[in-house]
Amino acid sequence: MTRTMDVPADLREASAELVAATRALMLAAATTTADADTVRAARATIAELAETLGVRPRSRVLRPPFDGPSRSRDTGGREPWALFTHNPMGIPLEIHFGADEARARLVANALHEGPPDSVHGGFSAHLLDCMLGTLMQARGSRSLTASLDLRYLRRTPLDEPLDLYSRIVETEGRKTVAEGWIECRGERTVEARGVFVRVEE
Ligand SMILES: CCCCCCCC(=O)SCCNC(=O)CCNC(=O)[C@H](O)C(C)(C)COP(=O)(O)OP(=O)(O)OC[C@H]1O[C@@H](n2cnc3c(N)ncnc32)[C@H](O)[C@@H]1OP(=O)(O)O
Repeated sequence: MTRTMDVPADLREASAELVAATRALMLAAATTTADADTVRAARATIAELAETLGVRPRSRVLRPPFDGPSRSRDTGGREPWALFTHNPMGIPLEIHFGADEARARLVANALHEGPPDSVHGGFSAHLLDCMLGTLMQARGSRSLTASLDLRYLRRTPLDEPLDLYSRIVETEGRKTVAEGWIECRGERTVEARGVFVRVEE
C-alpha cells in the first residue's frame, strides 16, 4: 500500500489532476458523437498514454491518510473532505462533516446511468456507503460495513444537483447504526441504514 503522504506533494497534486482529467475523458469516451476516424485516433492516443504511464506499476491506488476525514470534521464543516481524488472509478464527493452527521452535493452524469435518465441503484448504494462509512471514519472509528439496507423510493435523476446526507443513529459496543439518504429538489429518492462494526485495523 502506498499512502498519499509517501509521495512528493507535487506528484500528489499532478496525480489528482490526472485522475480528474481521466474522469472527463471517461465521460467524453462514453458520450462522444465524433466520427469513427476521430474516435480511432483518440483510442490510439489513449493507448499511447497508458503505455507512458505504465500499466499497474503500483499495485494499489494511492491511499489517503485515515485521519483525513476527522481533520476535516475538526474544521466544523468549513473544509470538506474530498473522496476518490486518486481513483477515477470512484464518484468524487466533497463531504462536509458535523459532529455526528455529514452532507455532500453531487451531479451524477451519463456514466452513472441505470434506468433511463436515472442513477444506477448500485451507484446510489456506493454513494451512501461512502457517506455513512466516511462519517464513521471522521469520528475516528475504524469500522466496516456489516450490512447496508436500501430503499429506493423514486428514481434519482442524472444531471441535477443531488444532496446526500448521513447521520449516526446509535452506538452499542462495537456496533454503530447509521442512516443516510439522497435528495433531489428536497424529495428523498433513496434511503439507507447501515450497521458498522469496529475492527482493530
Ligand atoms: C471510501 C469511503 C470509505 C468508506 C468505507 C465504506 C465501508 C466499506 O465499504 S467496508 C467494505 C465492506 N464490508 C466488509 O468487507 C466487511 C466484511 N465483514 C467483516 O469483515 C466482518 O463480518 C465484520 C467486521 C463486519 C464483523 O466481523 P467480526 O469482527 O467477527 O464481528 P462479530 O464478532 O461477528 O460481531 C461483532 C458484533 O457485530 C454484530 N454484527 C456483525 N455483523 C452484523 C450485521 N450484518 N448486522 C448486524 N450486526 C452485525 C454481531 O452481532 C456482534 O454484535 P454483539 O457485539 O452485540 O454480539
